[in-house]
Amino acid sequence: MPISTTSRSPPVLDFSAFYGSDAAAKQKLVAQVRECCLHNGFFQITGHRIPSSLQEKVMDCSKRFFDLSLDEKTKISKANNSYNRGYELLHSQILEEGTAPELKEGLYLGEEIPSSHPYFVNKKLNSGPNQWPTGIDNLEEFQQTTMTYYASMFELAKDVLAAVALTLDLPEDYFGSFVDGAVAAMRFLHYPPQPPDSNERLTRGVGAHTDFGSVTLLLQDEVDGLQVWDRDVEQWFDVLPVKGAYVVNLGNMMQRWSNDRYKSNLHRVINKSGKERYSIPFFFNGNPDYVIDCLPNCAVDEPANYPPITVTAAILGGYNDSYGRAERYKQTEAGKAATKRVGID
Ligand SMILES: O=C(O)CCC(=O)C(=O)O
Ligand SMILES: [Fe+2]
Repeated sequence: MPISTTSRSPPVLDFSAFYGSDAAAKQKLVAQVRECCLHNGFFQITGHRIPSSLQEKVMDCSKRFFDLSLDEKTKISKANNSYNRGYELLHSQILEEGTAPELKEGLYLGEEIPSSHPYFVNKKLNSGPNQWPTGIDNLEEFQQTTMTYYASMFELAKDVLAAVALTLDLPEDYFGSFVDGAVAAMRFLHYPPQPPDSNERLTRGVGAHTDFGSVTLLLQDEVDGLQVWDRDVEQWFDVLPVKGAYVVNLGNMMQRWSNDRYKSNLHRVINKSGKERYSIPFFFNGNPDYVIDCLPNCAVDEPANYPPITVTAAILGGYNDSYGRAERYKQTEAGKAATKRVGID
């Protein structure tokens, strides 16, 4: 059954056909993925290979981390290093111009890259050792679960990219040299419920934004809050959590790479549920030195819209914009009042 392009929530696709031996089923899956990439770059997948027991364990790690005292969490502040690992306080980012700093806290994680590794020595994108919360119970289990989950997500992202390659009539391993030596960023995110007196127009868990990388794979808990912008009817639509599924979306790098054929779509989070919300996005950035240049079959009748750019330059451009906005906001009178009212800076 074809997916309706007017469908308002990202369709749930059974990804198991990617791994199966039924060529027709795989072709059908690829066609569905293609349609989503062309429409708004969002879909959800079940039938992947991440065990639900691992998903539950990693969510549990995330909740245990955020339950620590602020003092324990700030010991491993992201400000301790320049490679994006560690704890980020509430109100650190503004992705949407004109809104208040975001109501979320996060733990930024990635592949464990020791200080002897050439990526660390040469200051490659987001590369270095993780910061671990030494005050957490059962630290060894926390580290092991987190890194096992990271490795499994890396494999899943590779498979999703292979499916995307097939949608463009490229070989399944087309993205091989992009994936080799790739860096990815994983975040444990916690969205406290919005305070009842908060200005709903301004308060965001995450403001409207597009992601910067190639693909993002998001695990949500059972609390809703994620919304995707629908250009056709100019409205936000909820992405209601589907147990065990990943929300997949294409980032700006993929839109640029595909010469704007595939879409990197606006999304945001507003946690109006009254409950704590947890999610774990996995951003696949790619090999830092890889050069993003218009994909084959994407500039057939039209010229390429963009010059080539390295993965590093593409990702860093996006970060600088959003953090600069948060700092500038906090210097304004409105910003000072808003951050003081909620009591945390
Ligand atoms: O937490 C979510 O549901 C989405 C988070 C997100 O869009 C992001 O971190 O880029
Ligand atoms: Fe996002």
